[in-house]
Amino acid sequence: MTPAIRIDSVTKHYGAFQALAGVSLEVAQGEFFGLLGPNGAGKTTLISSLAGLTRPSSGTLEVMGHDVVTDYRRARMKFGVVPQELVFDPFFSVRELLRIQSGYFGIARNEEWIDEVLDNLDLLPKANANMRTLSGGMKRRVLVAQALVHRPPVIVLDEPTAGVDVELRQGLWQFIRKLNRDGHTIVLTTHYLEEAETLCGRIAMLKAGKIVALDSTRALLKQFASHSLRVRVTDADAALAVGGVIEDGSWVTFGFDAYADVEQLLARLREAGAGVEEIQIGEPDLERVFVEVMNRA
Ligand SMILES: Nc1ncnc2c1ncn2[C@@H]1O[C@H](COP(=O)(O)OP(=O)(O)OP(=O)(O)O)[C@@H](O)[C@H]1O
Repeated sequence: MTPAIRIDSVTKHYGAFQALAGVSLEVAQGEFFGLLGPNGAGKTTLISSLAGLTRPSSGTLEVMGHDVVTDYRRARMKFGVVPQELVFDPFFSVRELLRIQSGYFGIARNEEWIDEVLDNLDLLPKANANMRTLSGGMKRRVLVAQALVHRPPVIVLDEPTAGVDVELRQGLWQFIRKLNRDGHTIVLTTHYLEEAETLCGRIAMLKAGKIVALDSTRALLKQFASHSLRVRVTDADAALAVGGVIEDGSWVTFGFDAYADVEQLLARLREAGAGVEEIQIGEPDLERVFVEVMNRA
């Protein structure tokens, strides 16, 4: 099957600065894919290149088999992008804006779909409101609606939940998940790693324009992070001799890989004279994986 997205050896230079240093990546149709990285890693540059808004210095990008440079129109039809920045013409109403966007894609009668999108994004009450009267979070919802107007099979969201309240964030994810279940390919960038962890099946981590990790979310969690054992002890200094890290006074943390190691750790604490008063076991999370990957790369 044609990949939803194919990125091959893409570089991007801004003068002497290299924003993308040879990125190759494929996203299969139907995936929920996460693109993570610290500020300035090159995520937005990569997304802009996919949307045909930025020309790569070298390499090729395809959306559903269409080259985004040489076959721009068809690639763009297959692609919906929710940009990070809120830029609107303030004089149009929400519905007008979506009609104009539909026209841009050559879709004449789109009211039914526009209503469905507005409804799912809780925007129906604001359909006739002028863009300039909307709050920041509502404007962001309109950006999502705009990206979906031509029912693109591939949807890329660049930090869609920045500045969005909890209720909408949950509603938005519900809707995006539904689109993914219906067969749409989703690519998401976010700095909320908890969101990425629960939503994305596969994740690429970008640092300084290079992919430094690429795997299923499950494999990343397993590969890079161990579990942690936190114990409250009677004598923290004695526990330190066993190799823990003191957090605040009486809590000491140890890393471990297999649950069988916990028994041994507790036995060594007892031998060292550190009485155990309370135990907590922490599971690996994407935030720790992210920090580890970034430090290693
Ligand atoms: N038009 C431009 N001219 C010069 N440098 C640019 C331009 N656009 C981006 N850059 C630089 O390229 C690098 C990558 O930027 P990009 O916006 O792709 O990062 P990002 O991963 O999306 O970051 P963030 O998480 O902050 O959104 C940054 O160092 C940025 O300053």
